[in-house]
Amino acid sequence: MAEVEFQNLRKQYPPRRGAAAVEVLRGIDLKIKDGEFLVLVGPSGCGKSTLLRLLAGLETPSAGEVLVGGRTVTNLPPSRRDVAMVFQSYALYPHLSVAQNIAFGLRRSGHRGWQQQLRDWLARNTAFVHSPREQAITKQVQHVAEMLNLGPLLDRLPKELSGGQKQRVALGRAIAREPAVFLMDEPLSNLDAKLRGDTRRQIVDLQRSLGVTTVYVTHDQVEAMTMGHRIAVLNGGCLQQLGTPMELYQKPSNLFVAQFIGSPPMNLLKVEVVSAEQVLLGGRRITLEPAAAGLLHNHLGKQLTAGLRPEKLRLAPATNRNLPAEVEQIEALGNEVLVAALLQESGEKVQFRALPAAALQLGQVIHLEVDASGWSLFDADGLALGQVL
Ligand SMILES: Nc1ncnc2c1ncn2[C@@H]1O[C@H](COP(=O)(O)OP(=O)(O)OP(=O)(O)O)[C@@H](O)[C@H]1O
Repeated sequence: MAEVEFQNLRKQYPPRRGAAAVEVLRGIDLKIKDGEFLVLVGPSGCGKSTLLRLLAGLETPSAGEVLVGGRTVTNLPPSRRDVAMVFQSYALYPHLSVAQNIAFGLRRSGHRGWQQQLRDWLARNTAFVHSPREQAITKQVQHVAEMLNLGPLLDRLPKELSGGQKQRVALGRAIAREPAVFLMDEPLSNLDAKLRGDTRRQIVDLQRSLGVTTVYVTHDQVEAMTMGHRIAVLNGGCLQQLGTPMELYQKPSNLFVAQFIGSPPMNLLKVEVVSAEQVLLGGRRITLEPAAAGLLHNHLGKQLTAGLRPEKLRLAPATNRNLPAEVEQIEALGNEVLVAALLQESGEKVQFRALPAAALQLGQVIHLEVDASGWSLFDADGLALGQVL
């Protein structure tokens, strides 16, 4: 187990065919605690995989340092970093059985003299000789197979496995090596929804019980919110925010994070600050909680962007306090419906959840009650003023 640290890490790819050089990572400073499960998220091309590959030793940085367990590994090859990577594509050896795939890293690790290598080869290739090393490997493979329910599949080849089984073998191969750090690059994205959910829970359970520092790249909101102790949000090669899933959900530090975390995303609405307690939203004066006063004070008369999670809006009777809106889209999710509506006053789009029993129709005019607690407020630069508690 180990702490991982990136110090002012930069990665630039050289220019190609007349195009300018691409700076993919622009100075990442990040400390991942020992035993922590860190999820890396961000839009496509923001540099997530590059950061993971720099940690694995598959790329070299243009500047900055990578530390694992307090040791600088920036210039060490992958085999000397004590990390194990699980890829989206599984990357299993097609000609090796499940057991041989799991054992692969164990057999490769360590420096062995020719006599030891000969004993290992004999042990693998004869039914009679079992070196202590080979016995230890067999035991470790069985232990990992038991953990991942792979016992009955140990003799199969990868082509004889389902996607979920292949992914478990890839996980098993990483676990068997008992590395200091697990690196996972979208390991579940080739699985169907049900299997994805099951495997997600299994990875979380394994990580919590093994306590191995894990860096996990994903596009998936549910994985990001449910798997990690903390989430790091990247955009354009820069770290936007690092925090627990709830911190990011409740207190996004800027508009990018506000829109990126949460599904459906946070509603972002223009408001005008009309007093130290009140803002004008969709033509209605809304009194924010007293804690907002300190934040609004410096912005009297100005426009801000208010961030309201979908649960801050709910269907309500037509009164002069509630916001009129026209239903634009309805998505039935079974136990609830996801509704998109346009505020009549400003034309801004909002999303909220309702019960199917509300029987909403497209084009229907509805009224929305706004919960004035727990808003995020962002200035003209898109930075959070602070959370209204
Ligand atoms: N070897 C390379 N040479 C040049 N550019 C590269 C190279 N590898 C990656 N890039 C570029 O670096 C940027 C970041 O790529 P990276 O794979 O890290 O993004 P990502 O956030 O993991 O994206 P995705 O979510 O789509 O996998 C992309 O614009 C990509 O085109």
